[in-house]
Amino acid sequence: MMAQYLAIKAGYPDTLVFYRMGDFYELFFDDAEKAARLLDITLTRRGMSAGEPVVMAGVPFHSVESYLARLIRCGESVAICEQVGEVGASKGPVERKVIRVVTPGTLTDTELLNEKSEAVLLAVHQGPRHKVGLAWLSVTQGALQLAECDGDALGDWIVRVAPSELLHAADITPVFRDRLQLLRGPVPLTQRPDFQFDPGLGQRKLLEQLQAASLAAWGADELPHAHAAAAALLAYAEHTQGRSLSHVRQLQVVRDGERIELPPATRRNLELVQTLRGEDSPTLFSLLDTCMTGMGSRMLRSWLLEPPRDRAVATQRLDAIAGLREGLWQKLRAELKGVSDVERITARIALRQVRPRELVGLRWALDKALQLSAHVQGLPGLLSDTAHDLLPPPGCVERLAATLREDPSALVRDGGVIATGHDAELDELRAIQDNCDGFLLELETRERARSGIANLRVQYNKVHGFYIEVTQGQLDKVPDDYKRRQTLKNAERFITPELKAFEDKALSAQERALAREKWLYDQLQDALQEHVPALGRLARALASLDALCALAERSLTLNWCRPQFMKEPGIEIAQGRHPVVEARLAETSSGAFIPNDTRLGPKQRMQVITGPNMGGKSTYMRQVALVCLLAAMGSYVPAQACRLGPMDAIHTRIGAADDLANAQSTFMLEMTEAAQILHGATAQSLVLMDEIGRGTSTFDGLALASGIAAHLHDRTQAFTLFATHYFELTEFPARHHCALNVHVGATESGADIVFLHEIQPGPASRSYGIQVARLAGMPSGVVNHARHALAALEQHQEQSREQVDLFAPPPVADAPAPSKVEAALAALDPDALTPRDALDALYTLKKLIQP
Ligand SMILES: Nc1ncnc2c1ncn2[C@@H]1O[C@H](COP(=O)(O)OP(=O)(O)OP(=O)(O)O)[C@@H](O)[C@H]1O
Repeated sequence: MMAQYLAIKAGYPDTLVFYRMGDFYELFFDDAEKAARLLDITLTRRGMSAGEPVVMAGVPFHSVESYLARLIRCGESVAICEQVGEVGASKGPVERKVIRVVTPGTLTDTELLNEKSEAVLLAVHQGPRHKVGLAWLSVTQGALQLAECDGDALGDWIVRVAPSELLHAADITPVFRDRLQLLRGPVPLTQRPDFQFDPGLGQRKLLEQLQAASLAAWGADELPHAHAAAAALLAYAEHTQGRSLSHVRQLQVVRDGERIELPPATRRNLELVQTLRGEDSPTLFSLLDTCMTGMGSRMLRSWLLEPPRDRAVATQRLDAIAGLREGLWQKLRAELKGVSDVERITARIALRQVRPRELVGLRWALDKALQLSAHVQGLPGLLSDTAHDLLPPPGCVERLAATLREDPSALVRDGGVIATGHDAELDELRAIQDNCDGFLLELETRERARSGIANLRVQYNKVHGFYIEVTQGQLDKVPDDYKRRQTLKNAERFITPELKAFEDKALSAQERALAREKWLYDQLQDALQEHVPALGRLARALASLDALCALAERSLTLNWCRPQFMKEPGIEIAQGRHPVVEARLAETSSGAFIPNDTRLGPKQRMQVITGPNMGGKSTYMRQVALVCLLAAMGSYVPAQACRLGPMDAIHTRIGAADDLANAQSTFMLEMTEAAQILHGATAQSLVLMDEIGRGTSTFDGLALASGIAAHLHDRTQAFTLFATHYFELTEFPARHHCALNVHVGATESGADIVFLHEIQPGPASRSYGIQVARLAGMPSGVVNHARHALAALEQHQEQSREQVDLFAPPPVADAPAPSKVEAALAALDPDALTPRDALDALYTLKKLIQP
């Protein structure tokens, strides 16, 4: 047996092997030690192998899911090795095989998956010339996505895709490896053989997967690096599932420029799906997600995180929401309640892992889908497309209903899954078992009469089978044809030829019935395969209907309005609110949220926002970004009215904690993020800059903040909300005509400060820092000290005030023209040079630097 185990383990060196032995999965040697550490299970030592004691640890098979879940959470992968041969069919141990590998990125078990998010597997391929190919997939969703990017952008892509597991080739360069290590965060990296990252193979596999002759229809024909990644991705996904992925029939190429960019800092700062503390709530998503199904929640989440730039999709969703708001949403949500996760069940049908109760759930979901389809029939736009996709594939419900019991056992191997009346042979085998009790009673009566033993009993147990039990005092009456089976303290157990014959028949009937049920269940799974594509469409239709109904419900409950889109650039929001802060205020009864207007356009691109700490600057800036984002995903927005022009990105630079893990100080991180914004933002971007420069000395900070404001205003020309505590910056709009000062209002009441949370025109008159410190409970000695120090500082500043022009452009010498050598180098294209040309070019360059 150990030899068999070692042979299997050799095929899975980096994976924990769960080796089935009876009612346990056993782990051996290093695997056992690791599992004992991670799962807190007992290590034992038994026997010897190669002169060493065999270290082992085991988990009971009936609770394997919970152990798997814990290991997957630790980033481990597990190969499940089952007995596949007949017991006693050959000499030596029963044949065993790894039937599937459970890894963090390829999970399909409902119990192991998060209901509201996908497990995504991402493969990255390091191509030549700094190019990277990406391919990713959620096995349960069945949609493949491809992209290509520059090496520098890889980090952003990884954050965007948010993989649960990342595949890479063994031969990546050390620099690329280091970069992945840095970027991956908590994502497990899995190394795959180099030959699997092959563009030709990838293209063939994709064509096979999509059953198409060309990838042109998806715009995916000229992405060799992504094809290479796809080759490895599909090979790995198939390897883990132990079969091909027949349900993966969708492909999407994701290109820069199609979606509104939401860089990692923006997702974090706006608390879209996670709070700054890493919790799931309260976030924009937790506020939005009132979906009735996990499928709906997952779709809503992807709408939120991947808003398209093209407003057509958002407009379609808004039209649908407007239609649903008329009253239908309530009826539809009542139907959607309790509908099973058809998307995940469909994937499990395709992978032949589906369980009987999931199929019963599918049957009820299909019934519901039919009713939902009737409800949305004839409605305009998106909803009528949904109506068509919601029609269950013909014959599917009938087949499920006819084949399965309404309340089947959890596992096929336990029997009791196939409905009575579906298969005559099964019914017959079951009848033998059912008649068993009757026969035994009848036999008992007969044998009592024959032997004259009044307390004779005919019984059954699992170990000894059927027997006739006679107590000690009656043994002399036992007929001759009774054969002793077992002796107990007070009784003897016997068998007769008649009972033996019955036993053979009954036991074999039970076994045969189980085998027949398994076969019939396999037949059902076969029959369902042809419905997989239609079921996939139906699942998406259910999910999108659920997501639209949730948005309709939110818009009514939270009193949101429909945004309008305009061609001209601009952001016009009347009485906008921050949805999450507003909800929190309502929850804690801490007063009403004060709405604010925002008006940005070609002539007024920047607001310089000043005002006291706690005044509401960050809330105001974030609310503008959230309103823009909600509109872009096709949701109503928290405002009275809203008109938005085109938008390509939302960039945010908002105070962050030190990123110690990446060895960056607060200030370094602040500058890195700001630099990324200055490079990436365009005139169609929304930029939020919150207190830039505060991480260093006042003069450095002020000087940098003024430089950044000038760059955003003059060069980038992005729509910018620039909150600052540097009063000097309130002079900025005087010289920059597309900028204007606004401030959050506050008044003093005695020694206290009252925040109005209202955006008012003009700069703030003072900062109230000391009052806020007092409110925060600072000891009065410190507050007094600070008041005196402030008065002295202000007096000193008055006396030495000297006009410094913060916003004067720097001397021109800043960016020198390229030298001759630089110009000649820039003109070279190394890929187009023959070795001879390269040598000539080298001589020419050398000449250029000679005096
Ligand atoms: N418009 C509003 N209506 C009601 N309450 C608000 C509003 N804006 C902000 N608040 C409340 O004020 C608190 C502080 O707001 P915020 O963090 O935006 O202030 P800030 O001006 O950015 O402060 P700091 O300069 O210290 O970062 C919020 O947590 C919220 O409870």
